[in-house]
Amino acid sequence: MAPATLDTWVRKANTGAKRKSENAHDGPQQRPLKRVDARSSPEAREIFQLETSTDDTSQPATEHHPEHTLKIKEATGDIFAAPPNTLLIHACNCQGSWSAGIAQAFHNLYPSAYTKYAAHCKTTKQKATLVGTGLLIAQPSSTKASMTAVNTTSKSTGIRKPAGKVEAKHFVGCLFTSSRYGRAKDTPAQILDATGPAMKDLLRQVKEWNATAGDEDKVGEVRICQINSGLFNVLWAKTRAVLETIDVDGGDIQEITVFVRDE
Ligand SMILES: Nc1ncnc2c1ncn2[C@@H]1O[C@H](COP(=O)(O)OP(=O)(O)OC[C@H]2O[C@H](OP(=O)(O)O)[C@H](O)[C@@H]2O)[C@@H](O)[C@H]1O
Repeated sequence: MAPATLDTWVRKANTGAKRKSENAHDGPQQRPLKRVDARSSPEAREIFQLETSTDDTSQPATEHHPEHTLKIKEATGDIFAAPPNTLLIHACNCQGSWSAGIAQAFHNLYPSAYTKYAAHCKTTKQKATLVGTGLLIAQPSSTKASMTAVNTTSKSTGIRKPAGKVEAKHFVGCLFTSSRYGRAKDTPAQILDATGPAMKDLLRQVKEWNATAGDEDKVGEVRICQINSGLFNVLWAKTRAVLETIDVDGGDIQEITVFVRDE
């Protein structure tokens, strides 16, 4: 029998995965089987090493191994009870809708940010081109009052409202991880594929913003909810794994904090 090569091994594995996925009567919530990566198992890795090994040790490595990847800390509590200049990140659809889940809370607390997000979606004719991008929204320039404004939750309705008409001086970060929402949302695999590029794009915008902003207007701490894990129906552990591979070498933001609600 001819020895297995990496190519034949991967082809066989992927054909099997495709067949399995075609036969399965996947419900709408089931994730499509992931295609096999050339180095995803000990067997494939061994073949890969054999095929790529060379006597010429002077060859430079072609893969980029970032020295620093994004760190994720965890906290429990209210993501919105944040100091001024905090960047609050959530996942968005590309249709201009913040009408459910944490997006609705963003809508209530930061109506001017919602207007900018909706305008951004509206002016982009091909909504799908937004997938995998980010949008940094800076709150209107602060006054002393808005710097100290604390957002409150109504005891009777549970709906969060900004203190008075003043929006807290927070940045809002949108990650466009799915083109649509509801039943038409993208698959978990597509959402995960879009998450890394969207976060990178947002971090690039933060760097650009900070380069010209005065000290009192720079992005401070960065908070994120367990994006994609609610209405978008993707396991948080998978999203987290994607975020943790992001290269932050040379970036302004090295770490973010994921906030989980205190039930
Ligand atoms: N008030 C609140 N305070 C604190 N944490 C809250 C919260 N409400 C929910 N969470 C948590 O926040 C995480 C993300 O859960 P979400 O379901 O929100 O978002 P997602 O990222 O899966 O999906 C995005 C789509 O949801 C929206 O809906 P619409 O399109 O408007 O219909 C968007 O616009 C997108 O399209 C989960 O850990 C929830 O426990």
